[in-house]
Amino acid sequence: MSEENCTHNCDSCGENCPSRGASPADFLEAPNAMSKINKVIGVVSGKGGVGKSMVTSMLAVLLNRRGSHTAILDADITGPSIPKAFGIHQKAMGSELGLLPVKSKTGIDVMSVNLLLDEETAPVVWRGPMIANTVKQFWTDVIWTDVDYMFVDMPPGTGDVPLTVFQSIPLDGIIIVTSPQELVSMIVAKAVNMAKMMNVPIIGIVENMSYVKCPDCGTVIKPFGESHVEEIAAKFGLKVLGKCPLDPEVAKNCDTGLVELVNAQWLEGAADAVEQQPAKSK
Ligand SMILES: Nc1ncnc2c1ncn2[C@@H]1O[C@H](COP(=O)(O)OP(=O)(O)OP(=O)(O)O)[C@@H](O)[C@H]1O
Repeated sequence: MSEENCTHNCDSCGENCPSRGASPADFLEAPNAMSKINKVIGVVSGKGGVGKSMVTSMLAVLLNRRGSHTAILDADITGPSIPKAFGIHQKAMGSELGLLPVKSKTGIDVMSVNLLLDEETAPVVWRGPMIANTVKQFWTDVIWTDVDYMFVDMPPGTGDVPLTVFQSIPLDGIIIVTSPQELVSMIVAKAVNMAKMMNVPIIGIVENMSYVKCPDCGTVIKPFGESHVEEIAAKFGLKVLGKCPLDPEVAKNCDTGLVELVNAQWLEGAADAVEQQPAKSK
């Protein structure tokens, strides 16, 4: 079966292809020989626009503030928002040894397709296998130096590209980002099933855009209604790691390249969980 049509589920497929009998670990790619990466955390969401890139950026920022060297591999090839959030506009440089990530203002290493394109606004109209290969190359060809925590901003959804990313990069754990208006139960179920298939531990769930706090009186408003994230997390035996407010300051800073200025104390619990997550031996 062609890689494009592969469901990655040999139980429901009769094809006798090389994938049969292989375990998820068999597809893992080795990082660049000069890379040194301690822990790799994937940040996933069931659909686009729920704040996956914001959560990815904030976790890298919070752990960087705690003194760790953090990095972001932007695997969201068709919607790369990480360079914009950090205000990075220069291009990535490389040598015959590999490609070098670009450093943010506070020293976070970033690699994204937008750091390679001539024109930041050029759309990436590539087919799935090419997108997945680009992500693989961000792992195999980039020299990631002494990284304590790498965050992978995963492509949204549970389709072929995120699956290939799951298979190629040895993730130590994933964080699922949801928002209250999503069909949370179904989306979380899909992410849980994908993580199980790939043998990747789920660190927990972050709910974004949970509430708005009135800047005058402090009243908490729930624009998307009551959250059900606790019930859903309990159903799947997962932890709720944090609830992020819908905050115009966050939007402004993310959209103007100043994500490193956001306070984000609402994600400190998620940052603790990342620190506590055991690293697989690499
Ligand atoms: N808690 C928040 N408060 C205010 N604005 C937010 C918040 N979270 C995210 N946003 C804004 O919502 C938009 C989408 O967020 P983000 O890019 O992080 O989502 P995403 O899930 O990564 O989307 P995609 O998958 O399409 O890249 C951005 O403009 C971001 O600044």
